[in-house]
Amino acid sequence: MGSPDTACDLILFGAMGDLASKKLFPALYQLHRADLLSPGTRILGLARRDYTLDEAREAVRERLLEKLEPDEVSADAMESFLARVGYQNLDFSSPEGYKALAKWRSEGPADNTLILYYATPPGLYATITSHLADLDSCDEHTRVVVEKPIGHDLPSSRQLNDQLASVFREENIFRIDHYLGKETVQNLIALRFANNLFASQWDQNHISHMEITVAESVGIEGRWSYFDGAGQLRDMVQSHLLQLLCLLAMDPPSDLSSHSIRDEKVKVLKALSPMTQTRIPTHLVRGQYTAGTADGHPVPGYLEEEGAAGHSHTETFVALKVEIENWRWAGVPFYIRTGKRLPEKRSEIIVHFKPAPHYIFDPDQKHLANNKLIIRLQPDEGMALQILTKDQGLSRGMRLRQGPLDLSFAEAFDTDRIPDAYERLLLEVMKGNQYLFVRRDEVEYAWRWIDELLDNCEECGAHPKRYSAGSWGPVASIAMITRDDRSWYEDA
Ligand SMILES: NC(=O)C1=CN([C@@H]2O[C@H](COP(=O)(O)OP(=O)(O)OC[C@H]3O[C@@H](n4cnc5c(N)ncnc54)[C@H](OP(=O)(O)O)[C@@H]3O)[C@@H](O)[C@H]2O)C=CC1
Ligand SMILES: O=C1O[C@H](COP(=O)(O)O)[C@@H](O)[C@H](O)[C@H]1O
Repeated sequence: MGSPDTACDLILFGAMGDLASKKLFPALYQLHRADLLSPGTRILGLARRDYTLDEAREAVRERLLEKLEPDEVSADAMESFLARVGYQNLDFSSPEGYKALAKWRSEGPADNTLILYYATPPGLYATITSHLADLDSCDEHTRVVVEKPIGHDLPSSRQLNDQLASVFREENIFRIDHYLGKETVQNLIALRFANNLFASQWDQNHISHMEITVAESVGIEGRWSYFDGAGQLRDMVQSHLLQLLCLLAMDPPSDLSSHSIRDEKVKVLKALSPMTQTRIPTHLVRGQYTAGTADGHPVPGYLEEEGAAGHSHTETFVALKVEIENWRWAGVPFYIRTGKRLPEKRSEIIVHFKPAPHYIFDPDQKHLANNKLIIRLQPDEGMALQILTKDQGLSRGMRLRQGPLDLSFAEAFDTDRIPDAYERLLLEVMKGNQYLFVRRDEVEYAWRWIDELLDNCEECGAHPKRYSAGSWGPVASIAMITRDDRSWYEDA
């Protein structure tokens, strides 16, 4: 990955929370273990609880041991990693405590790059930013990392972005969309722009439609209070799914710089067909899970989840037919679906190529005659190109058979572990590279499209349709695609 040139002072707001425990500390430990943290890099954890430094380090150790594989833990690496970690208890809403940050800074090398990571409930971002504005050591070089959600809609995201802009420069604001840190998602750029085979076929002349499925088997995992105010459209589509769509649909950037890539993504967001009230009945299906099974065990419905208020029209599943109004994609629908409590965790993209212009084989095999590229984002990362060959054997004549040219990254590249998205993202923040982070205008165009969709949806008055946990969502999502004489890939 290449280590960052300069040492950093990383201040982690919310260091004892779920994200820090499950993702951030494990990612930092892995970077440390791989010698990718500069020797002078220091980490300061901040949270409410009144821990001494030893207690905080012990808490970090316990969380790391829960998360890491036994062969990833060595006493040396663990001790030297924990030696980098400091801790300060602080109530983020009280300006007094922030002086401790300046003190911690003054105890370390003066030229360490300051990185502030907001891993706190989003309601605290504004408070923290306003208190940081008064902090002496926060200057025009200070980087800030902000977790999603960036607002709840366009006005709130603008307000948050304005506030960040009043303290930090846009080139120092790193808005996380952790899907961009996934190796397989970055690979979309390599696949599309390093292989002329695909680059030359990537448009409405050669592609009939695409599918993006991001399925989760988990429910809302104890996050009812957050999720019920968001729903799958805000939680997953506004961010991860639209980012995937942008990477699939954007024009070739002139280079790999963050400006070039983000400029191209913004053009896609601006060209999305608005989800008007006339489109919604045929282009959108929302669902909410009822009791069913997950991994062979009975699980409650959304309305019976821990913390549920008993009544809600929040969607846990969405299927969408998205169209892009430009020359490259005119007439090519992108069918998108994402949901909780689906049968398995699976994220994949299917590119359906158009059939050859003149068909000469058995008429009863015509349905086979289009190539498909299956890009497996997770799990079993890799890709398969479905091609048509002659069926083997003397008795088979010129019968066709579809088979995959299959590339499993783990097998082909002898990869022992695929780095977690947060390892890549933290490393890029330390290097100051923004190409895997979301620019202000991207967030705001994405909200503009989602807001209009949600407003029109409310006008239409349709509530989410029920689906059993462990199924592939409401039957209406199947009807949405079969209406166009197509089917979701696993149903094919
Ligand atoms: N959890 C996840 O998997 C994901 C989370 N995110 C985002 O990351 C952010 C953090 O989420 P998550 O870790 O789940 O949240 P948690 O509620 O688990 O953790 C919040 C952390 O913030 C601290 N905190 C909260 N209020 C205060 C306060 N007033 N003063 C000082 N410390 C405070 C808590 O300290 P203490 O523990 O001492 O109370 C805790 O360490 C959110 O924006 C979320 O949307 C994004 C993607 C995935
Ligand atoms: O951002 C989020 O992502 C997770 C899914 O992430 P993955 O890396 O496990 O695919 C989702 O469960 C969560 O609701 C959402 O906030």
